[in-house]
Amino acid sequence: MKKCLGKVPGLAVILVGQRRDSLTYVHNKIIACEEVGMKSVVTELPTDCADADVQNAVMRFNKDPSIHGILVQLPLPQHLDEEKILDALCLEKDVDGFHPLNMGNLALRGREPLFTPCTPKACIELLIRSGVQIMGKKAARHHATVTIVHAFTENPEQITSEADIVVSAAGVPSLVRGNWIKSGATVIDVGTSPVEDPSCEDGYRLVGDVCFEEVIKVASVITPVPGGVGPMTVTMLLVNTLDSAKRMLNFT
Ligand SMILES: Nc1nc(=O)c2c([nH]1)NC[C@@H]1CN(c3ccc(C(=O)N[C@@H](CCC(=O)O)C(=O)O)cc3)C=[N+]21
Repeated sequence: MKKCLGKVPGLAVILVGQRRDSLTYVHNKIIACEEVGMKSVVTELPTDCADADVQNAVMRFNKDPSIHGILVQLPLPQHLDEEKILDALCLEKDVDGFHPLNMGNLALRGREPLFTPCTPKACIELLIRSGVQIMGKKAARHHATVTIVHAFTENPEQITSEADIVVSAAGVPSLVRGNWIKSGATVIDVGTSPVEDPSCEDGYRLVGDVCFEEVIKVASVITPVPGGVGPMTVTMLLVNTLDSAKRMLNFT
C-alpha cells in the first residue's frame, strides 16, 4: 500500500437557510468527520440568497484541492433552482452521487459510478453487515425481485406483506403497521419526519415510517429511527469522501 502522509480527506457542506432538521444532519456530518480525522468546511448562506451565490460556493470548492467531496444540503429553499446548482458541482467531488452521470452509470449495467448515493448505500451496508441475504429475495436491487410501492399504489400492504425485505422511505409517520409485514421479514426504515416534541432539547424529534412497537413483534430484523439508517448514511458519506480523496491523490 502506498503511503500518503499528511494528506487529509476534506468534505465541504453548503447549507442554505436554517431548517432545523438540516442543521441537525449537517452537525452530525461535521462531528463524524472530526471523529475520523477528516477535514470539514461548512458554508452557510442566508435563505434569501440567489442561485449564483450557491453556485459560486460550489465552484470555489470545485477548485479547492483540499476538498474531495462537496455536498449541497437538500432541500433548498423553494426559490432556488436545484438542478442548476447541482449541475455546477464537479463530477469527481459529487459524494452524494446526484450528478446525472453518476446516476446514469449506477442505472446502466456493467458501469461503475464514481459515487453511489449515501442512503441507499447505507441500506445495502446494513443488510450485508447483518447477514441478510438479498439475492433471489423479493425486495430492492442486488439481484432481488423489486416491487415499488408509492403514494398511488392500491393496497400497498398486500405487496409489503409478501416481501422478504421492506425498505420504507415515504416520510409518513406510522405508515408501516404490523399487519403490513411478513413474519421474519427484514424492515429498513428510511423515514425521517421531524415532529414537535417540547420535551426534546431541540423542540422536535425524528420519527420514521414504521410503527416500531408493532413491527418489531413480526420482523426478524429492523432498523430504528433514530439510530438506524441515519448514522449509516453519514458513515457512507465519509466512505465516499475517503474514496474520492484516494482517487484524487492517486492512493490505492
Ligand atoms: N444533499 C443531501 N444529502 C443527504 O444525504 C441528505 C440531504 N441532502 N438532505 C436530507 C437527507 C437526510 N439525511 C440524514 C442524515 C443524517 C441523519 C442522522 O444523523 N440521523 C440520526 C440522528 C437524528 C437526530 O439527531 O435527531 C439518527 O437517525 O439517529 C438523518 C438523515 C441526509 N440527507
